[in-house]
Amino acid sequence: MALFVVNRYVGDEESVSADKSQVLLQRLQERAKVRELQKQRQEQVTSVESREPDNEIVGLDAEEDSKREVRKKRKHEGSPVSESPREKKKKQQGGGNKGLSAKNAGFGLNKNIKNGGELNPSQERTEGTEGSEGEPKNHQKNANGSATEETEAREDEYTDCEGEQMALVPSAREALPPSSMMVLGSYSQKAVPKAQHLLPPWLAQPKLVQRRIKENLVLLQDVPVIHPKLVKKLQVNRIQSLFPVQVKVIPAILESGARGFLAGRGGYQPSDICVSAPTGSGKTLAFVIPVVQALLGRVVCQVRALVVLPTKELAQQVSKVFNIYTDGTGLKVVQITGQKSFAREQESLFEKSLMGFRSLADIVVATPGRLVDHLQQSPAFSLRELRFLVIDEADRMMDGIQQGWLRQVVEAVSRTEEKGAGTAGLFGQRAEQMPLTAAKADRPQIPLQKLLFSATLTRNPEKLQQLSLFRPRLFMPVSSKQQVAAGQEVEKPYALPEGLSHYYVPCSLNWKPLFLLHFLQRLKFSCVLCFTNSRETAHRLFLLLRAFGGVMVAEFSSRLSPAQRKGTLKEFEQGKIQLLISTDATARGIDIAGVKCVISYDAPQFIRTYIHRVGRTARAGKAGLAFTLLLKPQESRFLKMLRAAGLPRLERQRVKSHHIRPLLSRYEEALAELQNAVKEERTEKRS
Ligand SMILES: Nc1ncnc2c1ncn2[C@@H]1O[C@H](COP(=O)(O)OP(=O)(O)OP(=O)(O)O)[C@@H](O)[C@H]1O
Repeated sequence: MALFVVNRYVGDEESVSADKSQVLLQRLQERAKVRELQKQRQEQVTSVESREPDNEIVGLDAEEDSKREVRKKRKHEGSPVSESPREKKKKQQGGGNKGLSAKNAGFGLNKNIKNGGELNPSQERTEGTEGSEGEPKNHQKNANGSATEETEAREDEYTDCEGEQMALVPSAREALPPSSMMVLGSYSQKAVPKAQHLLPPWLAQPKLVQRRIKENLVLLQDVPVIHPKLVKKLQVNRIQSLFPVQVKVIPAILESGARGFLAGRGGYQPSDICVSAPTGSGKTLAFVIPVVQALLGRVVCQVRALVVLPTKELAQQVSKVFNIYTDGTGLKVVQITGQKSFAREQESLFEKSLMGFRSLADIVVATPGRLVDHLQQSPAFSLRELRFLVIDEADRMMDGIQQGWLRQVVEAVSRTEEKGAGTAGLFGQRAEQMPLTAAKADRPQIPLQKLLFSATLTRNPEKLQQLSLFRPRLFMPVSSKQQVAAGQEVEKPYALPEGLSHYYVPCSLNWKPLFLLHFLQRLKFSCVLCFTNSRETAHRLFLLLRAFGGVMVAEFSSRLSPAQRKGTLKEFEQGKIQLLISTDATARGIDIAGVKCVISYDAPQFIRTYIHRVGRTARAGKAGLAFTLLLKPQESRFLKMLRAAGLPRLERQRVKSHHIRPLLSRYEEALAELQNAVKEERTEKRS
């Protein structure tokens, strides 16, 4: 009889039961694994079958498409946290998308090989095992190592959407097998709603203007607000109907001056007006017509309208339009841009009379620098009666506001006494702009109205605040009536002209001039405007193409004197120059009817630059072409920039090497000539 527990026996029994339970646990685990694998395989098959037709890079495409779909759905639903039931289920299972996507990629790869993709084993291994982040680059290259168009395009899309993918693909932590341990201090994985911009109502709910010109023309006789004299002038200039922006903006400006130019509607201070409309949509006439009409009835010549533009060339262009519509009305337009000497500009602005100084200008068109010079050094130059301040290319002009031209204008407008000027105004000193009150009614003051125009007008309230706008009204472009109703396009900050077809051209540095020649020769353009990022590049390219011969080429940059630049633009307009190589000096506002194609030889750095460059063609509802030469490292950033601006995706245009080969021998000769020309220039400079 055993009085004590025999340890050996107990131990045996325990180990037997432990063994049994271990075996049982193992079996259960194996069964669970098998079940899990079956489920995953089933899911793979159904997802591939349902999403992918016979495609070459199935795995990647399927995954990309599904992500795009999810993204689209989310955007559509406007909910950053919405998930498909399958995604939810997968998350609950703890497997996460990461594992699945890796398998999908492997699947796609196998099929790719089956379809003839000659990938080497090391590639296969990498692609089969790497997670989704590494995949696209491995999938980019075909057997020759060159990226196909489709996959390259996808690469851009992929890399550009990295931020978005982060939100869609679970993080590494999420993809780990489920743990029974609770992680203290961890955060629940809730998507954070995107911060919404809070815009003031006038910016958030602008007046909408149709972007499409041709479909929305309005006959002149259907816009009764325009003075018959001006209607006649428009008709003489072969304008029978108005463009959408003119239909909306002309009445809006005229309405604010309906009681004569001395007071706004109902005697109130008129609202300032901001207009954002695509390049070539007719913004110039949208301010020229109402300003001229408002001043038609003036008795005394005073500066009542001041138009400020960033460059001399633009100022010349706008004065030309003002001259056409003021011709025969008695209104005088004066340009102050530094084109003439300071003294001659003063002579055209005012003259001395018995009563003091007398203004000779009703409308002044100026560049900011020269304007400030006159405000500081021409005491008889008075803005006390100013009624309209037009800021064309307003976003560009705002860049320069820090330089103080606007402050100086505002000071001049509310100046009490003109030093030496004998033009004592009828009205008192201007007070700060605010609604009319009974207390102020006995002392009327000329309302100053600001009119802002640009194809790329900012909606940044902070920037606009610099202009001290008074109860402003904003006009923005939209594409269709449905979008107007849905208020969709208002979110898009920029719009391109309807007739523009634009492409990007992948290119290497050495081939750029040849590509340019190719476009000129093959497409037979008679009027091509080519942009470079610096005047040095413009000059060298000009020398090279001149040496190449066969092309009527000229350059346009600050290397030339104002007179030379004026002459060059004239010759280009007359068709005497086939290719104009220019810096961004001609990117804004310049209106040359015959420009059929714009080539960005150097990629533009900013979206606004791109919009203005390509906007030199496809004007007034016509068709136009634009090509942007891009080096490989520039592609992704450039396409991302366009997408961020809400512009449609650019198509790629390839230039085949057999198109270039015939140009090569002559090109090499031209390069040698360029070297000599550059040397000669250097020695000339030194001597
Ligand atoms: N109603 C119209 N009918 C026919 N042509 C017009 C009309 N309005 C303007 N145009 C022409 O359209 C062209 C483009 O106009 P404008 O230069 O005013 O465009 P814009 O909007 O100021 O462009 P950008 O933003 O590039 O300065 C000009 O040649 C102009 O003469």
